[in-house]
Amino acid sequence: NKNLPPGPVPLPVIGNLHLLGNLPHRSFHTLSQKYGPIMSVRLGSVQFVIVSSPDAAKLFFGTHDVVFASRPKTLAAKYLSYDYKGVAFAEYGPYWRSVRKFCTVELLSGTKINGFAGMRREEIGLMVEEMKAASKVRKVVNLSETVSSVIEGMICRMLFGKKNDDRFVFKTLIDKCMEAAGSFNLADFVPLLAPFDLQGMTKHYKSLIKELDEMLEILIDEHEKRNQTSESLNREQMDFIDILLSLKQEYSTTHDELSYTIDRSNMKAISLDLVAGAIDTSKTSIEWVLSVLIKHPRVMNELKKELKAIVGDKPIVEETDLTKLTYLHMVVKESSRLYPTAPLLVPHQARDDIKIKGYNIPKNTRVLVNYWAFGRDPNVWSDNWEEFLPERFLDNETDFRGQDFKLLQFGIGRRGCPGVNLGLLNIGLVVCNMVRWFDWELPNGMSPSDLDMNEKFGLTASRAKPLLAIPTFTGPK
Ligand code: HEM
Repeated sequence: NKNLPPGPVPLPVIGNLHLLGNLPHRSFHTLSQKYGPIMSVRLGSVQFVIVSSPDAAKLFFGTHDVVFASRPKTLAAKYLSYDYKGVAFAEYGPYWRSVRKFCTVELLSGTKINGFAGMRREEIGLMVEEMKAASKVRKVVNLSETVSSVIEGMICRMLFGKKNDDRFVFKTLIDKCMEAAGSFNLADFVPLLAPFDLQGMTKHYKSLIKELDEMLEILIDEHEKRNQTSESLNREQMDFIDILLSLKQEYSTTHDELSYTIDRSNMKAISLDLVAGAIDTSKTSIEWVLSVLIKHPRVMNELKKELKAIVGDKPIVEETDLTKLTYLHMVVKESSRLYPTAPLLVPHQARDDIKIKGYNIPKNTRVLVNYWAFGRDPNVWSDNWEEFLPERFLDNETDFRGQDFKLLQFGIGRRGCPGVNLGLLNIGLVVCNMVRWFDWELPNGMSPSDLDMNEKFGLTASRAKPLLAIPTFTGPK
């Protein structure tokens, strides 16, 4: 392993595990300022490379994307994805390719997403009514919780054909899964210790998946029973679970490989990945955008002005309005720069030995992209990087799908997020409808500048403390 990228000297057995701290993305950022944007870190017996700048990311995921397109087999991924049978943690290869294609075609294509516009309008309407009611009695709203429920309702309706009820509430469990999947489990890095489960993580994964499995079983059972008793559904009437089930019953030429291999555990793994991939990421992104708006009244006013000019007096901001809202897009980008939803994205793994910038990156090296560090690099964003300034994106080509690798909110390359369009739609819809007809005030007379902006660590980094605020309805009575 000569000529690895530079990095801190590893200790025997634990390597650099002692340097991680509670917020590893922050620790890696500090270390990368000493060792550079391509840094070697050893956790137990496992070799990591931490990529901390857009230029470095371009080398890994632009030039050599196919080499880094696999995922490491961690214990969290094993238990929480039914032995890597979902999309997000599946090894790069034919199975992953066919599942990803299936999700894209059957759930995440433009046509599929548009087909659910009416449902989203209904859910957003309910959210607005709830906020109006809170405004009447000056109730303190837990915005983190509210946003999570709205997103959960919309995703469940897309996947399962109905809203969650008392028998299946995903959001709290998914939140815990994201925390568990992001955490650094000693058993992954010091295999000798794995049987002792010193941190109790394996026990934790098993208990989470048990609860989730019970809910998924109920949902699949219900679909099977309905399909047995009622007339066969046409394609337009099918929800995502119906389509998964139909793969077993009739051979599909569009998804031929899956038709042969899919069983019940694959169905549960794929559905769970989509629920998890959608709920916590969308909720966390929206929570941060609302936080920055409340913390920066100037920016909030600019967005309100834009909404007034473009949306006018309509009671609800519509999906068709979103593309015209240029300031909104700048706010979402700026929020992602300073408060990334997934600070280390999802881990990648090298499928082969490769040389990058003269350094050896051995096969099976795990690669973490420290997107959190990107937004704090003065060479990329100039010396005012600490300032929350959406206007920095004026006349600027940089966007989430851009080739400059500066905004990696949705990841990159072959393993980049397949739900980017739905994610951005969710963010725009919820944020705009929370802002168009509501003013927001922090509880107990707290001034906006005092709003705590600390994050907690997980695969997604949500607010450490929930966002609480009081709405005042300002719309037509
Ligand atoms: C604002 C919302 C969202 C954010 C911020 C987000 C972010 C991400 C990120 C950072 C990755 C990892 C990319 C990488 O490894 O380079 C990812 C992957 C993924 N996302 Fe999203 N996502 C969002 C919404 C969604 C939605 C709505 C869905 C589906 C319903 C989804 C499904 C997935 C899946 C299945 C993967 C794994 C892809 C693979 O490994 O091939 N995401 N997302």
